[in-house]
Amino acid sequence: MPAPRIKICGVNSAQALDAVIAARAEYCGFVFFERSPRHLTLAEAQGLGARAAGHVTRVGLFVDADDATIADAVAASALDVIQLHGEESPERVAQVKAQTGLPVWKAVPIASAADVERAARYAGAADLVLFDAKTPKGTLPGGMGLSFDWSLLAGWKNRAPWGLAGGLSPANVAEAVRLTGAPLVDTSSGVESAPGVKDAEKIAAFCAAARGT
Ligand SMILES: O=C(O)c1ccccc1NCC(=O)[C@H](O)[C@H](O)COP(=O)(O)O
Repeated sequence: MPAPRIKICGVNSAQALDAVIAARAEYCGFVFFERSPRHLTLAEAQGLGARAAGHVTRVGLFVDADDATIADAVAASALDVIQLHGEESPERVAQVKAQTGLPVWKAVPIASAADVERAARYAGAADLVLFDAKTPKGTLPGGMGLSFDWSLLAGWKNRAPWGLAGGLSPANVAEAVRLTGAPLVDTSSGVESAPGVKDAEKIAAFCAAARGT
């Protein structure tokens, strides 16, 4: 089984970004959602976007954002990929893709086999479907360190390019990859020492464990 691609989400400091680059993760996630402890201002995003250039692919994360919010973030941080993590429809995904000219990933919250079935409506519209744990109402829609029953993904049968998120950490990512065959793994709180504080050692350990090295 080839090693999965790795995304470290919620990168919000130069130190965290340097750790992501040193660990050779393929993607870094920049969060543009004010309620998140990992939220970036446009000025912060500009600095981190420039620092990441040529080293790691920049993924901008949005939750039911309007066109102007997305356009401003793309311009500030030279994003390479858009990740939509709210209740965006397949039509909205296609619209964002057309407007930005960038690949769009759609995060889909999973708690049941029916949720996996519902994700199929994004095949064709999204460039990648990111399966993440469903979070409790009133909390953040991601970055909560919650996982779901990975065996539910047996029903997906590679209907579109996909990735696995939700509660992944250095301790469980190897098992997650072994059980699901995920071609991409994504983590945020699993490589932090506190909410919004990335830990360089955990980032290195996560990448090594995901690759089985
Ligand atoms: O990270 C956040 O703060 C966040 C806030 C709102 C929506 C999504 C968010 N993160 C999205 C990600 O891609 C996370 O990596 C993913 O949800 C997994 O998070 P975790 O369970 O903490 O590893």
